[in-house]
Parts: sequence; C-alpha cells; structure tokens
Amino acid sequence: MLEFDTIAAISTPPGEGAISIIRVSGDDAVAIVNKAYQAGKKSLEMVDSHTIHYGHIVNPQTNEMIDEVMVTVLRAPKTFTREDCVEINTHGGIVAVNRVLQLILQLGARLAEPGEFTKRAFLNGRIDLSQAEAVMDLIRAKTDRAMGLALKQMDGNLSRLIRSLRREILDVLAQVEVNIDYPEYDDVEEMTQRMLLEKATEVKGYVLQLLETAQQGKILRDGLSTAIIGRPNVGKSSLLNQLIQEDKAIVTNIAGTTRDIVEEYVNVKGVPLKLVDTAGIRETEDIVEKIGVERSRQALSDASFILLVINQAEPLSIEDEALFEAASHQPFVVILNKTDLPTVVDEARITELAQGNPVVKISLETQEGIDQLEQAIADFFFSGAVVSEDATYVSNTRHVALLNKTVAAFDEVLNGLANDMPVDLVQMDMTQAWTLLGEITGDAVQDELLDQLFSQFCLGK
Ligand SMILES: Nc1nc2c(c(=O)[nH]1)N(C=O)[C@@H](CNc1ccc(C(=O)N[C@@H](CCC(=O)O)C(=O)O)cc1)CN2
Ligand SMILES: Nc1nc2c(ncn2[C@@H]2O[C@H](COP(=O)(O)OP(=O)(O)OP(=O)(O)O)[C@@H](O)[C@H]2O)c(=O)[nH]1
Ligand SMILES: [K+]
Ligand SMILES: [Mg+2]
Repeated sequence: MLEFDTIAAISTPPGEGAISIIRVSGDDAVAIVNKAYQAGKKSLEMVDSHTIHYGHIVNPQTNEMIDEVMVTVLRAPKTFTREDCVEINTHGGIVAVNRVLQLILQLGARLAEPGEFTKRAFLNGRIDLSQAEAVMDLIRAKTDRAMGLALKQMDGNLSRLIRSLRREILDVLAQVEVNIDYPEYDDVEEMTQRMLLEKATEVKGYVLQLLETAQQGKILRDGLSTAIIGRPNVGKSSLLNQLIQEDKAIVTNIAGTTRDIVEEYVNVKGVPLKLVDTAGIRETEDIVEKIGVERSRQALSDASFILLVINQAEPLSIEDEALFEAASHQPFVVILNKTDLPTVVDEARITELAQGNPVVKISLETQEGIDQLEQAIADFFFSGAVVSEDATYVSNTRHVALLNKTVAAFDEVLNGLANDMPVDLVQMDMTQAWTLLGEITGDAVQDELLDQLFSQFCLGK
C-alpha cells in the first residue's frame, strides 16, 4: 500500500437536500473524525468496520456543537479507495456540511482534489484507468444506454479485452527472445519472423474490430447530436415535446415562438439522441429572433443528424428548399408534418430534394406516423446492424487515439517484416504496440497524464 495523506471532500452535489455526505479517506481518517465525534463514551476507533453510528460533530476546541450526524466507518482494504474511509452524513443544505468539512480540515485532513478518491482507488490497485474513466462517464451519463456502457466498462469489460491482447503480444515477444537465445533449429530466423507476422496480423485485426465500435460507442455515450430544423411554425417544438413525451418547449401558433436553443436527451427505440429544438429559420428584422436564427444555423452545422420538418399543408417555399441544401451535409430525415390537414406540398419535388434520405409523413396533432418516424431514426443509427447489449465498445476519445496508434505500430511491424528488417527492430515496434495498449488500462502511464485525467472528475469523487 502506498503512503498518502488523509483527504476529505463533500461527495454530494451542492444545494438543498435532506442529507449531505462528507467523505474522508486515508490512514488518519478514523482518528481525525473521532476528534470531532461525540456520542456518550463511544469512540469511532473502537467500532466495527462497515458500521454506521449516530452522534454529534462538536468542535473539540470550543465545544460548539456543529451538526447532528450519522457516521460510517469503513476500514481498509474493503473500501472505495482501499484506504480507511469515514463518511459523515450531515444535514443537507450548504451551511452544515461546509462547517463540518472546515472542522475536519482543521483537525488534520487535506481538501481532496477533483477525482482524488477515484485516483486513489486506481493508485491502490482496486480499479484500472479505464475503469476509473468509466466512473466519470457514469456520473455524466444522460441516457440508460450511456449508463449501461459506463457500468460495463467499470466492471472491467474493456480492461479484460485489452489485457488479453497485451498477453498475446507479450507471449510472442517472449518466444522471440527464446528463439534468439536458444536457436534450436537452423531456420530460427524465418520461424521468428513468421510468428511475429501471424501475431501482429491477428492482434491488429482485434484492435480494428474494437475501433469499429468507436463511432457507435461515442453515440451511445454522448447521444447522437440531432437538430430539429425547419421554417417557423412547421411544428419543430411540437416534435421535440412528442419525442420526449413532455411539454418542455413552448408551442404556439405564432411564428417565431422558439428563440433560444432547447436541448433534451431522449431514447428513441434504443438510440440515445441529444435533441436540439431550434428557432424557425427565416429572414427577420426582430433582433432577438435574428440571434435565434443564427443559433439555429450553428446547431445545424454542429449536429450529426438532422430532422428537417416541413409543413405539408403549405406549398414548398424557397426557404424550405434552402434548408434541404443546408441539411445535405449530414444524414437527415424529412418530416412532412400536419397530415391531418389537406396535402398541398409537391411530394415529387420533396422526394427529389431528399436525395434518398427517408421521408416520413406525420401529424403531431393526431400522432399519426410517429412510430414510422422513430423507426426511421433507429434504422439510420443501426443501419441494418444489430447492436448487441453485451458487446464491448470503445467510447472514449483517449482510448480511440491509443488504438489508432497501436494499429500504426502493428503496421510498422508488418512493413518491417515485409522489408526484411532485422528482428530486433521489428521487436521494438511490437513492444510499442504493447505499451500503447497498456496506456488504456493505465499499466503504462505518466503522472502528468494521470493528473490531467483525474482533474476532469467532480470534486468529492
Ligand atoms: N455512501 C456511499 N455510497 C456510494 C459510494 C460511496 O463511496 N459511499 N460509491 C462510490 O463510488 C458508490 C459505490 N461504489 C463502491 C465501489 C466499491 C466499494 C468497495 O468498498 N469496494 C471494495 C469492497 C467491496 C466488498 O465489500 O465486497 C473492493 O472492491 O475491494 C465501495 C463503494 C455509490 N454509492
Ligand atoms: N394541424 C396541425 N397543427 C400542428 C401540428 N403540429 C404542430 N401544429 C401546430 O402548429 C403550430 C406551431 O407549432 P410549433 O411546434 O410551435 O412550431 P415551431 O416550428 O416550433 O415554431 P417556431 O418555434 O415558431 O419556429 C402550433 O399551433 C401547433 O399546435 C400538426 O401535426 N397538425
Ligand atoms: K410557433
Ligand atoms: Mg418552436
């Protein structure tokens, strides 16, 4: 076990709640909290591990009572950090919890840095780096799918796969050493080269397969960024409300109702969408609406997927046609809304403008066609492929970058072999692939990177 000082932080979000938790971790956690804990003759130093105790937090210097609390004592190693941990459950709000924290800091603990508890769990060997990163993903997850993905990674799903690939590489590297040191056969050079070729090809194949999951993995994690665009009053906000099943965006019959971007996460037939409702796009002199229209254009170019809404009860306008052009840089679905009203729009022209992208007719008034729309969205995402619930995904940009570098290292190995390079040079590239994969799990990372990664965490985590 490494030597660390004792850290403390508030682990619950700021704001009004019934209870807040202060977490303390380190060798002196129990002793420090015990100095402030009062409950008759009871001492936290004497209680069993993983038990919770009622009492008061009292400033030992002034005897001032600060809060009535419940205190959990968790002794190493079966704790989140693998260190002695104490959790103080104070009253909610911000005053009580902050006063208790200040006292704990006065009594010898240091304020934890963001992510420092998780960092200790990593440094003390309870979890690896990709699992630690998954903890952060879990906290930030906004859909069930994103959460499922994070939980699996936390469970070590990706780590196990990476470890097995590294073991394969290490095995072949060891075998190469043996061949060099104890050449049993005359053709040892050729055998060694063949072994390296086979293994590099095989493991590179696995890494490429993993990389193929990255795009979907990223969408599962962050949501498919989807902009709802269209002229004013075509029903964009009504569509957002329909998809999220909630009256979140304001709907009126006044053109130019939506001024600001409205964002919502929603799960459509298993596809997590980050939906953005925008201001109707038109030329306008209204200053506020003008800014809204600017934001709509920005949202349009930021999105990976477009829902282009047209009012089919009106003739197609020049503005509608321009929107097809604007949307054409991303995949889009054309939505002909208001089918409860007579059709006026030129459908042949729409088909032409859609250029093979799906066209779906709906009425947000009568709910007609909603299911077909949701199906069209899901079809786009899955594009025929079935996404397995228990597949291993890469969803983290850092991991994707490392996997790409690993592929490049394998290419070096393969090039070297094709060009009859000396085996020890090829060995170096093979070792490089092994090191790069190790950076995903944190088996080979520098302090600087660790500091940067963990500082992205929330305080108290
Ligand atoms: N009060 C409280 N609730 C919490 C946490 C916490 O730290 N405190 N967690 C913080 O994220 C999460 C739970 N995660 C945890 C993960 C591992 C261990 C832990 O003690 N692991 C040990 C022993 C497990 C066992 O008893 O079998 C281990 O893995 O060695 C604890 C919490 C969510 N809820
Ligand atoms: N008849 C009919 N009316 C609809 C339908 N969908 C929406 N509407 C109505 O059309 C009007 C405009 O709807 P919104 O959802 O506010 O349209 P929008 O595109 O968000 O409008 P802006 O934010 O102003 O650009 C409202 O009065 C809705 O009730 C539909 O399918 N049929
Ligand atoms: K409107
Ligand atoms: Mg609107």
